[in-house]
Amino acid sequence: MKASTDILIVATKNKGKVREFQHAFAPLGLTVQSMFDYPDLPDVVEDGATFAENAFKKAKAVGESLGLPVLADDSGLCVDALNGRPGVYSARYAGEDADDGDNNLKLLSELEGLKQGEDTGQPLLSTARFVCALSLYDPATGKELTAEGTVEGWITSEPSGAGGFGYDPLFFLPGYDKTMAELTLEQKQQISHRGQALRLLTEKLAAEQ
Ligand SMILES: O=c1nc[nH]c2c1ncn2[C@H]1C[C@H](O)[C@@H](COP(=O)(O)OP(=O)(O)OP(=O)(O)O)O1
Ligand SMILES: [Mg+2]
Repeated sequence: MKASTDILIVATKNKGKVREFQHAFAPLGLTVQSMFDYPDLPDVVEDGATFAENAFKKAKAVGESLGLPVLADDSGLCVDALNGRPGVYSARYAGEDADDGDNNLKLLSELEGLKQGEDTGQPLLSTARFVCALSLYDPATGKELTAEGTVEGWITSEPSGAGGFGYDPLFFLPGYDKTMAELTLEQKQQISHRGQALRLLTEKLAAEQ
């Protein structure tokens, strides 16, 4: 049985995020718990204007409910040809109950609609970036630490790869000649918006000690 100090609670119901946080925190000896371990907590309405606002909302609501420090992640995809959409609406781009497959189809249809039927033969449809805001909130002190990370890439009309989650099969990284879904967990963590935000948050946490 692990002591409770070895547990980190992440306020998420996204299994892909849980996997990435588990991978990131296991070397530190931390076991990650998620909202799947606390199924009775009410959903937090993600109505902030920014990723950072939503991450803070999730961390604070869950942290206060549990009386324990909580980490939250709000993230999404900003596509230049769509003026930054879907942005904070990434999870519900194709509707409230949309899954990753629905959202990916919606993204491709929006981008292909922009080309008005013209076939350029180019699979790369638009530049885009993933953004991740992390918020670590401690209800005992009311203190919050935040960190943001981004990664630049292109939306490809040719989805590829079975790793990752969300929009990863459509997110092409020219420097690697691969989509995000073709990377291992380890590689994704080195490159991704979430990996960058996590490293920044860890630095901020260390500077506080
Ligand atoms: O690394 C990523 N690779 C691919 N797609 C990603 C990534 N990171 C975020 N995304 C997409 C998935 C979802 O459409 C939205 C996150 O929405 P977001 O509200 O932060 O997460 P969520 O609703 O899935 O889970 P929760 O709020 O419980 O943490 O951006
Ligand atoms: Mg969400």
